[in-house]
Amino acid sequence: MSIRLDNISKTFGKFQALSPMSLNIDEGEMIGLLGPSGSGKTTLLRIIAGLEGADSGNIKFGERDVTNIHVRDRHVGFVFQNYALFRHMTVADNVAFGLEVMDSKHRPDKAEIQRRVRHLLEMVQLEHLANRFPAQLSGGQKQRIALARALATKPDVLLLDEPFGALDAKVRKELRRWLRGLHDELGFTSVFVTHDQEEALELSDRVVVMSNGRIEQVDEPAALYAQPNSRFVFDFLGNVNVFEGQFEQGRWYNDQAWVQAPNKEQALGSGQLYVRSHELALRSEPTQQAALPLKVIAVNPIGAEVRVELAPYEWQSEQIWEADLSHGDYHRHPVKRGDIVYAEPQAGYFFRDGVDQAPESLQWTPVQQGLHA
Ligand SMILES: Nc1ncnc2c1ncn2[C@@H]1O[C@H](COP(=O)(O)OP(=O)(O)OP(=O)(O)O)[C@@H](O)[C@H]1O
Repeated sequence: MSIRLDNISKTFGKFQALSPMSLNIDEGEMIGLLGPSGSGKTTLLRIIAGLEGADSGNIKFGERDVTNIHVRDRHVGFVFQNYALFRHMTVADNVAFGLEVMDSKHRPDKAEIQRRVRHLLEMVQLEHLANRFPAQLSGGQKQRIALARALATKPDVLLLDEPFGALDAKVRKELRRWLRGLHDELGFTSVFVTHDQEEALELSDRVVVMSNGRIEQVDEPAALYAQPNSRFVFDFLGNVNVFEGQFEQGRWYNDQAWVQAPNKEQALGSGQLYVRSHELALRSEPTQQAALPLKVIAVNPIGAEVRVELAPYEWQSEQIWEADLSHGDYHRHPVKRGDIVYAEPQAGYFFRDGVDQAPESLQWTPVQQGLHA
Protein backbone atom coordinates (compact mmCIF):
# COMPACT_ATOMS: atom_id res chain seq x y z
CA MET A 1 0.00 0.00 0.00
CA SER A 2 1.51 3.37 -0.95
CA ILE A 3 1.30 6.27 1.50
CA ARG A 4 0.99 9.86 0.43
CA LEU A 5 1.39 12.67 2.96
CA ASP A 6 0.46 16.07 1.64
CA ASN A 7 1.20 19.24 3.60
CA ILE A 8 0.93 17.61 7.03
CA SER A 9 1.57 19.84 10.06
CA LYS A 10 1.07 19.59 13.80
CA THR A 11 1.22 21.93 16.79
CA PHE A 12 0.92 21.09 20.47
CA GLY A 13 -0.38 24.30 22.04
CA LYS A 14 1.97 26.96 20.68
CA PHE A 15 4.72 24.48 19.88
CA GLN A 16 5.12 23.56 16.22
CA ALA A 17 6.03 19.86 16.36
CA LEU A 18 5.78 19.41 12.57
CA SER A 19 6.08 22.14 9.97
CA PRO A 20 4.06 21.51 6.82
CA MET A 21 5.65 18.52 5.06
CA SER A 22 4.91 16.18 2.19
CA LEU A 23 6.22 12.70 1.56
CA ASN A 24 5.39 9.87 -0.84
CA ILE A 25 6.09 6.31 0.20
CA ASP A 26 5.85 3.59 -2.44
CA GLU A 27 4.07 0.30 -1.97
CA GLY A 28 6.42 -2.25 -0.44
CA GLU A 29 8.99 0.35 0.59
CA MET A 30 10.74 0.36 3.93
CA ILE A 31 11.24 3.91 5.17
CA GLY A 32 13.36 4.95 8.15
CA LEU A 33 12.51 8.18 9.96
CA LEU A 34 15.85 9.32 11.37
CA GLY A 35 16.55 12.31 13.58
CA PRO A 36 17.56 13.48 17.03
CA SER A 37 15.26 13.40 20.00
CA GLY A 38 12.38 15.83 19.64
CA SER A 39 12.65 16.15 15.85
CA GLY A 40 9.08 14.94 15.34
CA LYS A 41 9.59 11.32 14.21
CA THR A 42 7.10 9.76 16.59
CA THR A 43 4.56 12.50 15.97
CA LEU A 44 4.76 11.83 12.23
CA LEU A 45 4.42 8.08 12.77
CA ARG A 46 1.42 8.58 15.05
CA ILE A 47 -0.22 10.81 12.45
CA ILE A 48 0.27 8.14 9.76
CA ALA A 49 -1.25 5.60 12.16
CA GLY A 50 -4.23 7.78 13.02
CA LEU A 51 -3.31 7.89 16.72
CA GLU A 52 -2.86 11.64 16.36
CA GLY A 53 -4.72 14.07 14.10
CA ALA A 54 -2.79 16.49 11.86
CA ASP A 55 -3.63 20.22 11.95
CA SER A 56 -3.42 20.53 8.18
CA GLY A 57 -2.99 18.45 5.06
CA ASN A 58 -4.16 15.01 4.13
CA ILE A 59 -3.05 11.40 4.05
CA LYS A 60 -3.79 8.80 1.43
CA PHE A 61 -3.24 5.06 1.64
CA GLY A 62 -3.24 4.01 -1.98
CA GLU A 63 -6.23 5.77 -3.51
CA ARG A 64 -8.08 5.91 -0.19
CA ASP A 65 -8.11 9.23 1.70
CA VAL A 66 -7.62 8.19 5.33
CA THR A 67 -7.15 11.68 6.81
CA ASN A 68 -10.30 11.41 8.87
CA ILE A 69 -10.41 7.64 9.19
CA HIS A 70 -10.11 6.17 12.69
CA VAL A 71 -6.96 4.22 13.58
CA ARG A 72 -9.06 1.06 13.85
CA ASP A 73 -10.05 1.29 10.19
CA ARG A 74 -6.68 2.24 8.71
CA HIS A 75 -5.44 -1.33 8.65
CA VAL A 76 -2.02 -0.64 10.12
CA GLY A 77 0.10 -2.79 12.44
CA PHE A 78 2.24 -1.25 15.20
CA VAL A 79 5.32 -2.25 17.07
CA PHE A 80 6.59 -0.09 19.92
CA GLN A 81 9.92 -0.03 21.70
CA ASN A 82 8.54 -1.34 24.96
CA TYR A 83 6.90 -4.46 23.45
CA ALA A 84 3.47 -3.65 24.92
CA LEU A 85 2.59 -7.34 25.25
CA PHE A 86 -0.26 -8.32 27.57
CA ARG A 87 1.40 -9.79 30.64
CA HIS A 88 -1.46 -12.02 31.69
CA MET A 89 -1.82 -13.66 28.26
CA THR A 90 0.31 -16.42 26.78
CA VAL A 91 2.42 -15.78 23.72
CA ALA A 92 -0.18 -17.49 21.51
CA ASP A 93 -3.02 -15.43 22.99
CA ASN A 94 -1.02 -12.25 22.52
CA VAL A 95 -0.54 -13.03 18.84
CA ALA A 96 -4.22 -13.96 18.47
CA PHE A 97 -5.42 -10.80 20.17
CA GLY A 98 -5.89 -8.61 17.09
CA LEU A 99 -7.92 -11.38 15.42
CA GLU A 100 -10.07 -12.12 18.49
CA VAL A 101 -11.19 -8.50 18.81
CA MET A 102 -12.20 -8.12 15.16
CA ASP A 103 -15.90 -7.51 14.62
CA SER A 104 -17.82 -10.70 14.01
CA LYS A 105 -18.21 -9.96 10.30
CA HIS A 106 -14.44 -10.07 9.69
CA ARG A 107 -13.26 -12.33 12.51
CA PRO A 108 -11.90 -15.68 11.32
CA ASP A 109 -13.30 -18.78 13.09
CA LYS A 110 -11.45 -20.38 16.03
CA ALA A 111 -9.67 -23.00 13.95
CA GLU A 112 -8.49 -20.40 11.44
CA ILE A 113 -7.21 -18.15 14.26
CA GLN A 114 -5.25 -21.08 15.69
CA ARG A 115 -3.83 -21.90 12.30
CA ARG A 116 -2.76 -18.31 11.69
CA VAL A 117 -1.18 -17.97 15.13
CA ARG A 118 0.80 -21.16 14.55
CA HIS A 119 1.95 -19.86 11.18
CA LEU A 120 2.97 -16.48 12.61
CA LEU A 121 4.90 -18.11 15.43
CA GLU A 122 6.71 -20.28 12.90
CA MET A 123 7.51 -17.20 10.91
CA VAL A 124 9.12 -15.49 13.89
CA GLN A 125 10.72 -18.84 14.80
CA LEU A 126 9.21 -19.00 18.27
CA GLU A 127 6.56 -21.71 17.94
CA HIS A 128 8.13 -23.57 20.88
CA LEU A 129 7.26 -20.64 23.18
CA ALA A 130 3.53 -20.51 22.40
CA ASN A 131 2.44 -21.28 25.96
CA ARG A 132 4.87 -19.05 27.79
CA PHE A 133 4.01 -15.69 29.33
CA PRO A 134 5.82 -12.47 28.32
CA ALA A 135 7.76 -12.33 31.60
CA GLN A 136 9.41 -15.63 30.61
CA LEU A 137 10.85 -14.23 27.36
CA SER A 138 14.04 -12.32 26.52
CA GLY A 139 13.78 -8.80 25.09
CA GLY A 140 14.49 -10.02 21.55
CA GLN A 141 11.85 -12.75 21.84
CA LYS A 142 9.28 -10.27 23.16
CA GLN A 143 9.92 -8.01 20.23
CA ARG A 144 9.45 -10.86 17.74
CA ILE A 145 6.16 -11.69 19.40
CA ALA A 146 5.14 -8.04 19.20
CA LEU A 147 5.88 -8.23 15.48
CA ALA A 148 3.91 -11.43 15.02
CA ARG A 149 1.02 -9.81 16.83
CA ALA A 150 1.20 -6.71 14.64
CA LEU A 151 1.20 -8.86 11.49
CA ALA A 152 -1.66 -11.12 12.56
CA THR A 153 -4.36 -9.01 10.95
CA LYS A 154 -2.36 -8.80 7.71
CA PRO A 155 -1.94 -5.02 7.78
CA ASP A 156 -1.01 -3.19 4.60
CA VAL A 157 1.24 -0.86 6.55
CA LEU A 158 3.54 -1.71 9.44
CA LEU A 159 4.63 1.14 11.72
CA LEU A 160 7.49 0.63 14.14
CA ASP A 161 8.61 3.11 16.80
CA GLU A 162 12.21 2.44 17.85
CA PRO A 163 11.43 -1.28 17.65
CA PHE A 164 14.88 -2.40 18.70
CA GLY A 165 15.77 0.51 20.97
CA ALA A 166 15.74 -1.49 24.18
CA LEU A 167 17.83 -4.41 22.93
CA ASP A 168 21.56 -4.97 23.10
CA ALA A 169 23.70 -4.39 20.01
CA LYS A 170 23.99 -8.00 18.87
CA VAL A 171 20.29 -8.91 19.21
CA ARG A 172 19.44 -5.61 17.56
CA LYS A 173 21.52 -6.47 14.53
CA GLU A 174 19.98 -9.93 14.22
CA LEU A 175 16.45 -8.61 14.52
CA ARG A 176 17.14 -5.93 11.98
CA ARG A 177 18.16 -8.48 9.36
CA TRP A 178 15.28 -10.66 10.24
CA LEU A 179 12.76 -7.79 9.99
CA ARG A 180 14.12 -6.80 6.59
CA GLY A 181 13.77 -10.40 5.41
CA LEU A 182 10.20 -10.60 6.61
CA HIS A 183 9.35 -7.28 5.02
CA ASP A 184 10.69 -8.44 1.66
CA GLU A 185 8.96 -11.79 1.90
CA LEU A 186 5.53 -10.46 2.84
CA GLY A 187 5.68 -7.24 0.83
CA PHE A 188 4.00 -4.83 3.24
CA THR A 189 4.96 -1.16 3.48
CA SER A 190 6.97 -0.27 6.59
CA VAL A 191 7.82 2.98 8.31
CA PHE A 192 10.10 2.84 11.32
CA VAL A 193 11.47 5.45 13.70
CA THR A 194 15.06 5.42 14.85
CA HIS A 195 17.72 7.80 16.06
CA ASP A 196 20.44 5.32 15.13
CA GLN A 197 22.16 6.25 11.86
CA GLU A 198 23.52 2.78 11.27
CA GLU A 199 20.11 1.19 11.77
CA ALA A 200 18.46 3.63 9.37
CA LEU A 201 21.11 3.24 6.68
CA GLU A 202 21.21 -0.54 6.94
CA LEU A 203 17.50 -1.23 6.99
CA SER A 204 15.78 1.40 4.86
CA ASP A 205 15.09 1.65 1.17
CA ARG A 206 15.00 5.38 1.77
CA VAL A 207 15.83 7.42 4.83
CA VAL A 208 13.89 10.52 5.86
CA VAL A 209 16.17 12.73 7.97
CA MET A 210 14.27 15.04 10.29
CA SER A 211 15.24 17.95 12.51
CA ASN A 212 13.09 20.45 14.37
CA GLY A 213 9.84 19.20 12.88
CA ARG A 214 11.11 19.42 9.31
CA ILE A 215 12.28 16.97 6.69
CA GLU A 216 15.93 17.77 5.99
CA GLN A 217 16.57 15.19 3.29
CA VAL A 218 14.98 12.08 1.79
CA ASP A 219 17.31 9.70 -0.01
CA GLU A 220 18.46 6.16 -0.48
CA PRO A 221 21.09 5.24 2.13
CA ALA A 222 24.06 5.30 -0.23
CA ALA A 223 23.04 8.63 -1.75
CA LEU A 224 22.37 10.12 1.66
CA TYR A 225 25.76 9.07 2.91
CA ALA A 226 27.56 10.18 -0.23
CA GLN A 227 25.74 13.48 -0.66
CA PRO A 228 24.35 14.97 2.52
CA ASN A 229 22.82 18.23 1.41
CA SER A 230 23.00 20.24 4.61
CA ARG A 231 25.27 20.90 7.57
CA PHE A 232 22.70 19.22 9.78
CA VAL A 233 22.75 15.94 7.83
CA PHE A 234 26.56 15.94 7.71
CA ASP A 235 26.81 16.50 11.45
CA PHE A 236 24.10 14.00 12.26
CA LEU A 237 25.50 11.19 10.12
CA GLY A 238 28.94 11.73 11.63
CA ASN A 239 32.32 10.55 10.31
CA VAL A 240 33.12 14.00 9.01
CA ASN A 241 35.92 16.45 9.74
CA VAL A 242 35.37 20.20 9.53
CA PHE A 243 38.11 22.60 8.48
CA GLU A 244 37.19 26.21 9.13
CA GLY A 245 39.23 28.53 6.96
CA GLN A 246 39.70 32.07 5.67
CA PHE A 247 39.92 32.12 1.89
CA GLU A 248 42.85 34.02 0.37
CA GLN A 249 44.47 33.58 -3.01
CA GLY A 250 42.93 30.25 -3.76
CA ARG A 251 43.57 28.70 -0.35
CA TRP A 252 41.79 28.24 2.93
CA TYR A 253 43.96 29.17 5.89
CA ASN A 254 43.61 28.33 9.55
CA ASP A 255 46.72 29.37 11.51
CA GLN A 256 49.59 27.28 10.13
CA ALA A 257 47.30 24.93 8.25
CA TRP A 258 45.98 25.41 4.73
CA VAL A 259 44.12 23.61 1.98
CA GLN A 260 44.40 24.54 -1.69
CA ALA A 261 41.09 24.95 -3.53
CA PRO A 262 40.97 22.31 -6.27
CA ASN A 263 39.56 24.49 -8.99
CA LYS A 264 40.56 28.08 -9.61
CA GLU A 265 37.40 28.78 -11.59
CA GLN A 266 35.09 27.92 -8.71
CA ALA A 267 34.03 31.11 -6.90
CA LEU A 268 34.70 30.09 -3.31
CA GLY A 269 35.07 32.11 -0.12
CA SER A 270 35.68 31.74 3.58
CA GLY A 271 33.75 28.98 5.26
CA GLN A 272 33.86 25.36 6.33
CA LEU A 273 35.25 22.44 4.44
CA TYR A 274 33.65 19.09 5.33
CA VAL A 275 35.83 16.06 4.65
CA ARG A 276 34.64 12.54 5.38
CA SER A 277 36.95 10.32 7.35
CA HIS A 278 37.43 7.92 4.42
CA GLU A 279 38.21 10.74 2.00
CA LEU A 280 41.27 11.86 3.88
CA ALA A 281 44.74 10.52 3.06
CA LEU A 282 47.57 10.75 5.56
CA ARG A 283 51.02 11.82 4.36
CA SER A 284 54.36 12.28 6.07
CA GLU A 285 54.89 15.76 4.57
CA PRO A 286 52.68 18.62 3.39
CA THR A 287 51.74 18.30 -0.30
CA GLN A 288 50.92 20.83 -3.00
CA GLN A 289 47.31 20.50 -2.11
CA ALA A 290 47.30 20.71 1.67
CA ALA A 291 49.32 21.24 4.81
CA LEU A 292 47.15 19.98 7.65
CA PRO A 293 49.39 18.84 10.49
CA LEU A 294 47.74 16.46 12.93
CA LYS A 295 48.97 14.49 15.89
CA VAL A 296 47.90 10.85 16.11
CA ILE A 297 46.11 10.30 19.41
CA ALA A 298 44.62 6.83 18.87
CA VAL A 299 44.65 4.01 16.33
CA ASN A 300 41.77 1.54 16.27
CA PRO A 301 42.35 -1.42 13.95
CA ILE A 302 39.10 -3.25 14.79
CA GLY A 303 36.68 -3.31 11.89
CA ALA A 304 36.78 -3.14 8.12
CA GLU A 305 39.05 -0.11 8.26
CA VAL A 306 41.67 1.26 10.60
CA ARG A 307 40.35 4.34 12.32
CA VAL A 308 42.96 6.95 13.25
CA GLU A 309 42.03 9.74 15.67
CA LEU A 310 43.93 12.95 15.19
CA ALA A 311 44.29 16.21 17.09
CA PRO A 312 44.93 19.39 15.08
CA TYR A 313 48.53 20.51 15.54
CA GLU A 314 49.22 24.25 15.49
CA TRP A 315 45.80 25.15 14.16
CA GLN A 316 42.27 25.24 15.51
CA SER A 317 39.42 22.79 15.13
CA GLU A 318 36.48 22.24 17.44
CA GLN A 319 36.69 18.49 17.13
CA ILE A 320 39.06 15.60 17.00
CA TRP A 321 39.64 14.50 13.41
CA GLU A 322 39.25 10.96 12.15
CA ALA A 323 40.74 9.20 9.16
CA ASP A 324 39.69 5.72 8.01
CA LEU A 325 42.51 3.86 6.30
CA SER A 326 42.32 0.50 4.57
CA HIS A 327 44.21 -2.23 6.44
CA GLY A 328 46.47 -2.52 3.39
CA ASP A 329 47.42 1.17 3.44
CA TYR A 330 47.87 1.08 7.17
CA HIS A 331 50.22 -1.90 7.02
CA ARG A 332 52.25 -0.36 4.22
CA HIS A 333 52.60 2.89 6.16
CA PRO A 334 51.72 2.36 9.82
CA VAL A 335 51.16 5.30 12.12
CA LYS A 336 51.31 5.25 15.89
CA ARG A 337 50.19 7.40 18.76
CA GLY A 338 52.24 10.62 19.00
CA ASP A 339 53.23 10.76 15.29
CA ILE A 340 52.71 14.01 13.42
CA VAL A 341 51.08 13.38 10.03
CA TYR A 342 49.65 15.58 7.28
CA ALA A 343 46.10 15.10 6.14
CA GLU A 344 45.27 15.50 2.48
CA PRO A 345 41.60 15.75 1.48
CA GLN A 346 40.71 13.75 -1.63
CA ALA A 347 37.14 15.00 -1.82
CA GLY A 348 35.09 17.38 0.27
CA TYR A 349 32.06 19.60 0.54
CA PHE A 350 32.25 23.32 1.09
CA PHE A 351 29.74 25.45 2.97
CA ARG A 352 30.34 29.16 2.67
CA ASP A 353 29.93 31.17 5.89
CA GLY A 354 26.20 31.57 6.60
CA VAL A 355 25.11 28.91 4.07
CA ASP A 356 23.55 25.75 5.52
CA GLN A 357 22.29 23.88 2.46
CA ALA A 358 23.55 22.53 -0.85
CA PRO A 359 27.32 22.51 -0.33
CA GLU A 360 29.74 22.79 -3.24
CA SER A 361 31.31 19.47 -4.04
CA LEU A 362 35.10 19.50 -4.31
CA GLN A 363 37.35 16.90 -5.84
CA TRP A 364 41.12 17.03 -5.80
CA THR A 365 43.14 15.30 -8.48
CA PRO A 366 44.83 12.38 -6.77
CA VAL A 367 48.49 13.09 -6.13
CA GLN A 368 50.73 10.02 -6.34
CA GLN A 369 52.52 10.12 -3.08
CA GLY A 370 52.87 7.48 -0.41
CA LEU A 371 52.80 7.94 3.30
CA HIS A 372 56.10 7.64 5.06
CA ALA A 373 55.07 8.40 8.57
N1 LIG B 1 1.26 15.22 23.30
C1 LIG B 1 2.19 16.17 23.27
N2 LIG B 1 2.00 17.34 23.89
C2 LIG B 1 2.94 18.33 23.82
N3 LIG B 1 4.11 18.22 23.16
C3 LIG B 1 4.36 17.07 22.53
C4 LIG B 1 3.42 15.99 22.54
N4 LIG B 1 3.94 14.97 21.82
C5 LIG B 1 5.14 15.40 21.39
N5 LIG B 1 5.40 16.66 21.80
C6 LIG B 1 6.59 17.46 21.48
O1 LIG B 1 6.78 17.46 20.08
C7 LIG B 1 8.17 17.34 19.75
C8 LIG B 1 8.37 16.14 18.86
O2 LIG B 1 8.15 14.96 19.62
P1 LIG B 1 8.34 13.51 19.01
O3 LIG B 1 8.01 12.53 20.08
O4 LIG B 1 7.62 13.42 17.74
O5 LIG B 1 9.91 13.52 18.74
P2 LIG B 1 10.85 12.30 18.36
O6 LIG B 1 11.67 12.78 17.21
O7 LIG B 1 10.07 11.08 18.15
O8 LIG B 1 11.74 12.21 19.65
P3 LIG B 1 12.29 10.91 20.45
O9 LIG B 1 13.36 10.32 19.60
O10 LIG B 1 12.83 11.52 21.71
O11 LIG B 1 11.12 10.00 20.67
C9 LIG B 1 8.90 17.25 21.09
O12 LIG B 1 9.44 18.51 21.40
C10 LIG B 1 7.83 16.83 22.08
O13 LIG B 1 8.12 17.34 23.36
